[in-house]
Amino acid sequence: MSSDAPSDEVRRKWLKPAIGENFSLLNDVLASSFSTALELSSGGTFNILKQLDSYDDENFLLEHKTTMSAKTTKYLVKVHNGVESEDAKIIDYQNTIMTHLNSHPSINTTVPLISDDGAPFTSHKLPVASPKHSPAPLTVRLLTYIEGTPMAYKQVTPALLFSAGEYLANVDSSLDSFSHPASERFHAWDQKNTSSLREFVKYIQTPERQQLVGSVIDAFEESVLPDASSLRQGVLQSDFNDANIIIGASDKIAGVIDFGDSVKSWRVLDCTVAMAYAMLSSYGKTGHSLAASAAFLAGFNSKYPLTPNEKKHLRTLVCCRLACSATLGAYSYSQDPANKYLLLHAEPCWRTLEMVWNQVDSDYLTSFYELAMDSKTDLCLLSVPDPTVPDHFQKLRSSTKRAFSDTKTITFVTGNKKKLEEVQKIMDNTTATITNYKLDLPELQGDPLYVSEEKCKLAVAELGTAVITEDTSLCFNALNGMPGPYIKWFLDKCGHDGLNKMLDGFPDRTAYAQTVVAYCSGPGSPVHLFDGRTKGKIVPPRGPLDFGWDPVFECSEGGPSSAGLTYAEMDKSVKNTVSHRAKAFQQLKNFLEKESS
Ligand SMILES: O=P(O)(O)OP(=O)(O)OP(=O)(O)OC[C@H]1O[C@@H](n2cnc3c(O)ncnc32)[C@H](O)[C@@H]1O
Ligand SMILES: [Mg+2]
Repeated sequence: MSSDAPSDEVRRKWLKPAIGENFSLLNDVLASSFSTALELSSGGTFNILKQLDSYDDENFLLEHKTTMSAKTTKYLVKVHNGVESEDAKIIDYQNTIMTHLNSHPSINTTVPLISDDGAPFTSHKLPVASPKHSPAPLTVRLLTYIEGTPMAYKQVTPALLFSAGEYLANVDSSLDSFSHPASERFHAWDQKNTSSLREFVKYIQTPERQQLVGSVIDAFEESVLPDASSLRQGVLQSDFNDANIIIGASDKIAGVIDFGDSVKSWRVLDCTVAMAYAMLSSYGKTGHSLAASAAFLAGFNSKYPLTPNEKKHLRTLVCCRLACSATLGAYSYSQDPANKYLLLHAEPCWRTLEMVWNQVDSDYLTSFYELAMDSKTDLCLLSVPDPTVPDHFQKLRSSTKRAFSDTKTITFVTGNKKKLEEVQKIMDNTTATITNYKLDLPELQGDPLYVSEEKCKLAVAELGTAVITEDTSLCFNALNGMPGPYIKWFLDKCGHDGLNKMLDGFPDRTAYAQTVVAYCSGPGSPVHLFDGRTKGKIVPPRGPLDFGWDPVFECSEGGPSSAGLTYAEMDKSVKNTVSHRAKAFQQLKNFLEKESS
């Protein structure tokens, strides 16, 4: 690759679709290209419900109704990354693979609907992440939707991972009779190309982690590459992670989605990629990474037995995937440093890689995996905790366990001690027990309701338990609500005087404080929002300086013990009756009481 030609991984960032909330744009695309499939001329209607997660593409959930039936059908709208969109062969490849697999009686996957032009896709000029390259021609597909819940939102057990292993083995057996010219392509996420990770090592944040990835690449080159010719080849799904595995009724695997990374490579890699993701599943994250990967392997090997040389390299290949995810995550962060999500998401991957590579004896792991592949092995025998892992979430997990037995334990996630003190007082005498977990969540951007909801989703995904988060804004009326959710930065950078000066020249110094509380009862459950506001005005600081902007916010609500005083001047117990936070948490209390009655 010449140094001035950007790699596909770089271009994927530029050409990531950026439709976001602009559903009307997507409506136009669908109405103009899929009118027959959506039966629009005979009264069919459709509605885009929401955006779904995706790493490099954009996915949307669509609901469709016909005049003939009262039933609605769900579809997935996939707007492909510009890099894949440039290559019609790749799109054809994905369509063919899905159709091939769907004809297998025990495999279920999404299949494309035909556009008005008679093709299983359409192409439109649409916005992408890099303004310089926007709009770019992007491929849009309308796909059938598999009813169920992604495994990422389920309580994962070794038994579920075992059946996921069996499922992928079926997929791979079926793919053994599949070929397509476009499967022979270079992909940075294909672990056969682990050496190409070297160019991204410089983006890793610490020298220790740079060295760690370097040593995984060295081991790959020294031990795996010389055996390459003996490793069986085939077309892979390549990305069997818990977001792509759909769980249906009675915890059965309902299907597999997303063939965006599919390539022809070494067969064993489909299994080791999935083993790496099993380590990061909700079961793996409870200090059972090795057991999680072993349960998956046991299921896979029971239906698709691995050869001795494939078995020999399991540990290195699993670590190659972890190293690849962590390193390309670090690269993504370097391209988008405001997105602290990327760092937070990569952290469990780094910790797992550090544990498996540095702390677990390789002979121990090899025999552990041998044991798993012994068909007589009981899964309980494999459910051993990871050795010697400092488990940062251990404290919380004991309370999580309580949460499962006592549904009324909720974890308030915040990095702010003062907030916590207030919330503990306000939530005293509640039907629920509130515990705290200190997690510095990223400071997201957007309107307060959005910020709070996203914080909550992030915390639930990380902790897997019932969670409350909140986000607090200070909104100046003269500035149409700014700084709002950005108050933390304004306060940090400008201080109390700066906040006052921002309003100089405006006759109106009124403001309101707003807390949006987000509550979610656990993975897969909806997030409920509660909005509390208190009116006041911005004044030169008065009272103790120990909590945020309290000294510059003069409350104008309540009786003489609050109106006319800054939050800092008030008695804490008074603030906790009139404050924005008190109002939002009171709504939550009412909600929880109703729920429990
Ligand atoms: O971990 P989280 O809960 O996000 O805690 P945080 O301190 O980052 O809090 P926010 O993101 O909600 O940012 C709000 C900013 O406003 C400050 N703040 C929040 N509630 C306040 C209150 O009741 N009175 C004064 N300042 C407050 C807080 O210290 C931050 O600087
Ligand atoms: Mg915050």
